[in-house]
Amino acid sequence: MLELHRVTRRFGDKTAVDNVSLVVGEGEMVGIIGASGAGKSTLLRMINRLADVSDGKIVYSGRTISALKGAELRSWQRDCAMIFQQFNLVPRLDVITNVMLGRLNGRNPVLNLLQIFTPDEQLEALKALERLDIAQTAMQWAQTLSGGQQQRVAIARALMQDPKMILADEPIASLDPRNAQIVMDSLRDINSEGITVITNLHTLDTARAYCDRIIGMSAGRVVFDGTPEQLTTDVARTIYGADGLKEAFSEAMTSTAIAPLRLPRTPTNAQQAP
Ligand SMILES: Nc1ncnc2c1ncn2[C@@H]1O[C@H](COP(=O)(O)OP(=O)(O)OP(=O)(O)O)[C@@H](O)[C@H]1O
Repeated sequence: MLELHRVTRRFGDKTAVDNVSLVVGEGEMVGIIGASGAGKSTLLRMINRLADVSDGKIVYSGRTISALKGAELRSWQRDCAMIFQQFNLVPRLDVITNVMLGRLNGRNPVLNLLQIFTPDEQLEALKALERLDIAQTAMQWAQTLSGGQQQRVAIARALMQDPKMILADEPIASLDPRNAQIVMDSLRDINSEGITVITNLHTLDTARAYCDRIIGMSAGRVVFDGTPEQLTTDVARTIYGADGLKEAFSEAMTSTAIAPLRLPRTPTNAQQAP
């Protein structure tokens, strides 16, 4: 279980995340929505420890992860893999090596430098690519792939970390509707196997279609935490403001406008928000 206790992050005078308290259970699929600048990325980055908290604490399974250092911090960052809008692959490396780099954290640095991977690691990387349905691209340079394929490689790389949790920061913001759907279906699929997924999303329709629980942020604060059904237009207005609401809905037309392929719910991922 992930717990955020009165977490705040300030940048100078600016409070990006303001006194946020949350509990996320194992196996939940949570969407975080909000207008640009609401604090969504900063929140995810603090969970992964790419950013430090200014106040408050973050606890996972009884461990205060906001205070971890050194090897313990690296181990936590393996447990909670991060996926970004811009994929963050190495463009002139083949896909399978990009995926195996998911293992970097915790391997012998000399082997990493020489890019020497064991047959087991190669097999595991291929399996991860197969799971994302892109094994046929294994030997191509990452930069030759479409955006949607690159994001699937990034997800395969995250899986190589054998994570307990995947944090996705606007994973479909750069993708066309078809690829956005494929990437969201992949995240959903992974979640159905028990991995907690917390994803920032710009658009309401995607959050509604794919997440069991939606958290709405505005000006650094959590202003909504509930099910898709509870996310009424009035609530959306509180999250986005009257002007932003129009944008949130119209942007939806360019995100996952294609109907998602809903997977059957499993006991692990069918949890409701507390
Ligand atoms: N490194 C930083 N230095 C200064 N200010 C920052 C930094 N990172 C974020 N901020 C500020 O904190 C606020 C929240 O930013 P954040 O990126 O978390 O919002 P967001 O909801 O993810 O927005 P977007 O959807 O545009 O990515 C913004 O006002 C932003 O300018």
